[in-house]
Order: sequence, then C-alpha cells, then structure tokens
Amino acid sequence: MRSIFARGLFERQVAIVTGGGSGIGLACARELAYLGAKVALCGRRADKLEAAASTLAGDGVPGDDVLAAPCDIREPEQIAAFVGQVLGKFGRVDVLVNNAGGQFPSPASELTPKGWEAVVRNNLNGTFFMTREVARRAMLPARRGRIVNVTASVSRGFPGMAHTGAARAGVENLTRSLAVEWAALGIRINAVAPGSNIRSSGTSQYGDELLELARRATPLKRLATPEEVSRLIVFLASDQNDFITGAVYGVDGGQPLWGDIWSIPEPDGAPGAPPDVKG
Ligand SMILES: CCC/C=C/C(=O)SCCNC(=O)CCNC(=O)[C@H](O)C(C)(C)COP(=O)([O-])OP(=O)([O-])OC[C@H]1O[C@@H](n2cnc3c(N)ncnc32)[C@H](O)[C@@H]1OP(=O)([O-])[O-]
Ligand SMILES: NC(=O)C1=CN([C@@H]2O[C@H](COP(=O)(O)OP(=O)(O)OC[C@H]3O[C@@H](n4cnc5c(N)ncnc54)[C@H](OP(=O)(O)O)[C@@H]3O)[C@@H](O)[C@H]2O)C=CC1
Repeated sequence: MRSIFARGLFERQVAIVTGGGSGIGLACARELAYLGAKVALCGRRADKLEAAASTLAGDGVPGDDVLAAPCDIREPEQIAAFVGQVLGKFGRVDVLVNNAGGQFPSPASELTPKGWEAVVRNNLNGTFFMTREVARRAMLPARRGRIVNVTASVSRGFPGMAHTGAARAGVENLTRSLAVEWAALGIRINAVAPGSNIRSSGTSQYGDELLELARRATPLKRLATPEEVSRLIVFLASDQNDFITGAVYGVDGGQPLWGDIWSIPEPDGAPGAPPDVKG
C-alpha cells in the first residue's frame, strides 16, 4: 500500500466507504486506512466484504479499526442499521465516500419501470439516504464532515445507459444543493466522476472490447487504475480540503472531450446525412 499523502492525515477519523468491498471503493478504503482512518465498508455481498477485510488486514490495518458489514443502500432501514453499527463501534463519522453504485446497459426504449427504478434507487436514492443518515446522526451534530460522491462521466448524457446518466446527474445536482445548505455547518461535499476508462472489478464485467473502445476514445490513450481515482477522493475527503465544496471533478483522461465512449447504434437516419431542412 502506498499513498502520495502523509501518514496520519486521517488519524482519529472514521470513514464510511459504500461499495468498499471492491474496485474504486476498496482502493479508497485501503488508502484511508493507510493514512490512519478507521474504516467502515458496506456492500450487498458478505463474501466480498470479508475478502476486503482480509486485504486490509494484509496491509497491516488492525482488525479493530475495520468494520465490514452488509448493507443494501437501496433500503433505508438497512442504511439506518449500518450507520448505527458504525456509530456503535467507532462513535463518530468524519468522512463518507458514497461510492456504491452501478447499472446495466440497455436501450432506453427497452427499460422497464422496474429496471429504471432499480438503477435510480441504486445510484440517486441510495446516495441521498446514506448521506442524510450520516449527516443527521454524525456530521451535523459534530459540525464537521467531508462527503465525496462517486458518480460517472455523464456530461454528454449516457446514451445506452440513460437510467444511470439521469441518476448520476441527479447526484451531481444534489452535491451542489447540499454544499450550500451545509456550508456553514462544517460539511464539504464534492463529486468525483470516473470515465468509463478505469480498469476495475466494475468495468471488467463489460468485457475487454468495451475497455479497448474506452481506451481508444481517451485522449491520454490508456486506462486508469482505481488508485488514480482514489487519490482525488482521498484529498477531497481530507481536512486539507477546506475551500472546495459543491464541485464535480472528472478522472477520465480527457475522455468527455472527444470520441465515442460507448458503443451504441447510430441514431436513426443515414449516418452523416444532413438534416432535412424545408423551405
Ligand atoms: C462502462 C460504463 C461506465 C460505468 C462503469 C461502472 O459503473 S462500473 C460498476 C459496475 N458495477 C455494477 O453495475 C454493480 C451494481 N449493479 C447492479 O447490481 C445492477 O445493475 C442493478 C443496479 C440493476 C441491481 O441489480 P439487482 O439484480 O439487485 O436488481 P433487481 O433484482 O432489483 O432487478 C431490478 C430490475 O433491473 C433490471 N435488470 C437488472 N439487471 C439487468 C440486466 N443485466 N439487463 C437488463 N435488465 C436488468 C430488470 O428489469 C430487473 O427486474 P427483473 O426483470 O429481474 O424482475
Ligand atoms: N470503473 C469505472 O470505469 C467506472 C465506475 N463508476 C462508478 O464508480 C463506482 C465504483 O465502481 P467500480 O469500483 O468500478 O465497480 P464495482 O462494481 O467493483 O463497485 C461497485 C461497488 O458497489 C457495491 N454496490 C453496488 N450496489 C450496491 C447497493 N445497492 N448497496 C450497497 N453496495 C452496492 C458493490 O458491492 P456488492 O456487489 O457487494 O453490493 C461494489 O463493491 C460505482 O458507483 C460505479 O458505477 C462510474 C464510471 C466508471
């Protein structure tokens, strides 16, 4: 485990990382723990969380400084129980990384109400309910806290995954609203938007073909690691960040600026045909 930040940066702090069992979330949890934080991870699958706890133990993090417990962020009762567990064990929450999320590819016209809702609940509702719970029970009473929402690169829309595009855009706007509502209350809240070019447990499920397409559509012409995302999240989550709030940062190698980032059919009509202008 390595970090560009000084050991002890998060000494005596407690950090929740949702989706901390894999990928970007696990990279954040490892870095935060390396820098001195006590970390609480959640996800739906207990086996992934157990493996993550073993990884942290392998990094030399004392078992007492780690809590890894199942919690589906789509279920507000599970969020309340999880936050209660964290407060019961550690007594405070200084950092919340809302990283859990995901979706499935589908043409918008094929999305069922259930599929749409599953993705909006997973990304927008879950992020808000976790944030609200942590803020009310820990950060607002303490008048301090750092929240980082992990979204996705959706500034050009997300054709082929409209549900997640809408949900992530919702999280970005939520980030701005809460930044202002809670600015005077010691809380800073920002968002980090990875491109589809981070090689992780998440993107591996989309296959090598998509990752190669993403690489080619990236001006920097390479994929990134979860650790390259986590170091920005960790900075925004630290007390060293006091003057940035309500911001959304891409970690994407310039991908939103150029190229086709996602393989879907051309819109209806002959590719390249000029619009049918009458008159
Ligand atoms: C590459 C681009 C950049 C992004 C990268 C990343 O994000 S990396 C991170 C990537 N990591 C992740 O994405 C991980 C997290 N993502 C997930 O767990 C899922 O995408 C989830 C959010 C839909 C929850 O899933 P779940 O199984 O718990 O959900 P549920 O049982 O509640 O079902 C609700 C309804 O959703 C529908 N539906 C579901 N799947 C599909 C599908 N493949 N196909 C079609 N439809 C699908 C279906 O209608 C289903 O109802 P049904 O027909 O069954 O009655
Ligand atoms: N890698 C990339 O290129 C990109 C990633 N992102 C986003 O970054 C975040 C991390 O992704 P990444 O690490 O790559 O992928 P992963 O699939 O490895 O990470 C997603 C994590 O979220 C957890 N999770 C998903 N749904 C829920 C839920 N309802 N409740 C609790 N936990 C949940 C998963 O655990 P479990 O299965 O146990 O629930 C998993 O640990 C996600 O929000 C993802 O959408 C966005 C754009 C690009």
